[in-house]
Amino acid sequence: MTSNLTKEDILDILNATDSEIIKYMSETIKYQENKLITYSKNVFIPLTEICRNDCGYCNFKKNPDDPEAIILKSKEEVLETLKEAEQYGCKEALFTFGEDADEEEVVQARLEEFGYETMVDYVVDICQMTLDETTLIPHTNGGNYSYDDLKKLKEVNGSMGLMLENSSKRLMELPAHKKSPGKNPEIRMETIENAGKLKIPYTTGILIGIGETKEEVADSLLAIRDLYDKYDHIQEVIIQNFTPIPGIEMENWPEPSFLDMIRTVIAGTLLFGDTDVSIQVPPNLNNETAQIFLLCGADDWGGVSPVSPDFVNITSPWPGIDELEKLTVDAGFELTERLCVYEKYVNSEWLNDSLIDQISRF
Ligand SMILES: O=c1nc2n(C[C@H](O)[C@H](O)[C@H](O)CO)c3cc(O)ccc3cc-2c(=O)[nH]1
Ligand SMILES: C[C@H]1O[C@@H](n2cnc3c(N)ncnc32)[C@H](O)[C@@H]1O
Ligand code: MET
Ligand code: SF4
Repeated sequence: MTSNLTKEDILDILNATDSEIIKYMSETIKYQENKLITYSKNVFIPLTEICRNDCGYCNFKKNPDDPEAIILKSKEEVLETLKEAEQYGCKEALFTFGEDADEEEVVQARLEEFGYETMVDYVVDICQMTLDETTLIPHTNGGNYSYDDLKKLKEVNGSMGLMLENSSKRLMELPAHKKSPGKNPEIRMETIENAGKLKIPYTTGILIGIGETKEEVADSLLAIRDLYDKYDHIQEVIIQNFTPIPGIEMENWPEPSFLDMIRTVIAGTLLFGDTDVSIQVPPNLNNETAQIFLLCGADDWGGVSPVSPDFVNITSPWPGIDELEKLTVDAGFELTERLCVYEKYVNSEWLNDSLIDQISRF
């Protein structure tokens, strides 16, 4: 199956003005016929804030000599947070953290103290503990992994994810990615492709407003579509707007316009219109304006947490679930909870028996 939208069609949407925008927006309505908007009740656990990359937009990464930095959370600390989250009804344990943190000596030393050699072995055990000791389902988003590492992580995660960010190598010369070898799109696409080969239900997406052109947005969406066509593993595409945070290298970089977000969400919806891939827009980064994206085809709010902040976008608090429900209903839709792994993947083609067993307890 391939989309019947060409790059030119996508560019027309991304360049649309006045009534053309309304026309494209109304075309998305037919993909919202069930009127259901999903979200996942999760807890965000930043296992480490150390990262080998240094993205110009990132407020998450900390330096190893920063006394406030999370070097590596212990199992006990993680379990305590998971147990609290369980009390709040969270179903997803979101492990998001810096890439290849074990290249840094301080992390290596802490790993050794805990009895591990590599970060990936520690993450696998943390996920296994989550499955053994709680009802939550792990979703790991920790940067690039090799095929062999993904193979280990697959066994203990309901789903995994990695933002493509953008498929353009040119951004490796801009503040966004010039100090981030791990944001090389060839490497990112290889990770996403390997996840496909391994049949891992997967979340990816693009970051808007980091210096990319419209053509590069079109190419990125098409690159994700190609990966989906090959492996069928992409469950959702996140369209995330760059949000400046005081202190980051790109603090004075302009935010993407509201209309550019609207055009991109429409383009994503129409490109994936013939599939069951969800289009996710995070509500906390779009306070006041989030509802409009539902009218552009977005059908998922992503992970929302009653217990933890969005550690990546720390200045953007989550709406409460009540508030999220209100704004969803006000726009003419219905809010419904989902798991971190979409229903179509909950079978033995994609998940092992013990994951299926854990998931079926909900
Ligand atoms: O709170 C956040 N959750 C983020 N999530 C969590 C995400 O919304 C959910 O974990 C998935 O939708 C699965 O339920 C990501 C997950 C990925 O796999 C890849 C990227 C992200 C990005 C963020 C993010 O910036 N903030
Ligand atoms: C977890 C994901 O969060 C996104 N990310 C990182 N920093 C920011 C920011 N300032 N604004 C919006 N999104 C951001 C990246 O796309 C990363 O992959
Ligand atoms: C904290 S950012 C999300 C995870 C990883 N560092 C990445 O950028 O892909
Ligand atoms: S966005 Fe991810 S990869 Fe980039 S510096 Fe932050 S933690 Fe590292």
